[in-house]
Amino acid sequence: MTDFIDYPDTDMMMLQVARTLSRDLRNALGRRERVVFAVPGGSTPGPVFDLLAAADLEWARIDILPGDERWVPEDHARSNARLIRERLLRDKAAAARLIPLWRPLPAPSDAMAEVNAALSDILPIDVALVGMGADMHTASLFPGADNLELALSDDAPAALPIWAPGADEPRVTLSARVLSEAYALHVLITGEDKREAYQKARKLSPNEAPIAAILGDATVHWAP
Ligand SMILES: O=C(O)[C@H](O)[C@@H](O)[C@H](O)[C@H](O)COP(=O)(O)O
Repeated sequence: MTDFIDYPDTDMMMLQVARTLSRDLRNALGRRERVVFAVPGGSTPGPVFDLLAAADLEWARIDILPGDERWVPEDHARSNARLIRERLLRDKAAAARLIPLWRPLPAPSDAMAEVNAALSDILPIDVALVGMGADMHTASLFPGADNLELALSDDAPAALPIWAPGADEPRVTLSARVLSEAYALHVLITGEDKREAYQKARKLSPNEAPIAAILGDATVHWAP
């Protein structure tokens, strides 16, 4: 069942989510030699990354995997890898390994064989943090995206190219299958519009509300 935790403010939420994630990562490190931690891009997770970077974990055994990537080079302002390197792979977490979804090739489809081969060496995900847009997308599973049907299917590849009118550039996203297989899955959202979007998504099909495909046993963390 999906759990919904309502926090009085974002500071408290960021602190509690960082604690929960470090607990989940520590448990995963007790179960597996290498651990996969999937993380979102976007503007919400920065404070959680800042807190987590200082956590006392065996980061050298953790692979950090973006849940999606915008098809831009790593030094681009919109690159999720850039955000992750700048905000998470610092301090103690600098010892972690980033598994990039971007390659210096013209289009996501040119890189998918290589990306999926790299993912098959590390999956499944142990701990996942994802965001959500007010349009009910998560990762880059956007409503109306060209590849959404495949991305939501049971036999979807781990990563696939995706393009949607709501996204600024072509992207690569992890499939709903791979995200929902995560041992622990947390959704981090703020603001009244996203609370309403989450409640609406619970009543819609994944095709209309892609986040619905991964809510299963997820914990949703919300603050105003
Ligand atoms: O790279 C991305 O765009 C994401 O991974 C995406 O799924 C994000 O989490 C949501 O769009 C929420 O974004 P905000 O936190 O900026 O609202």
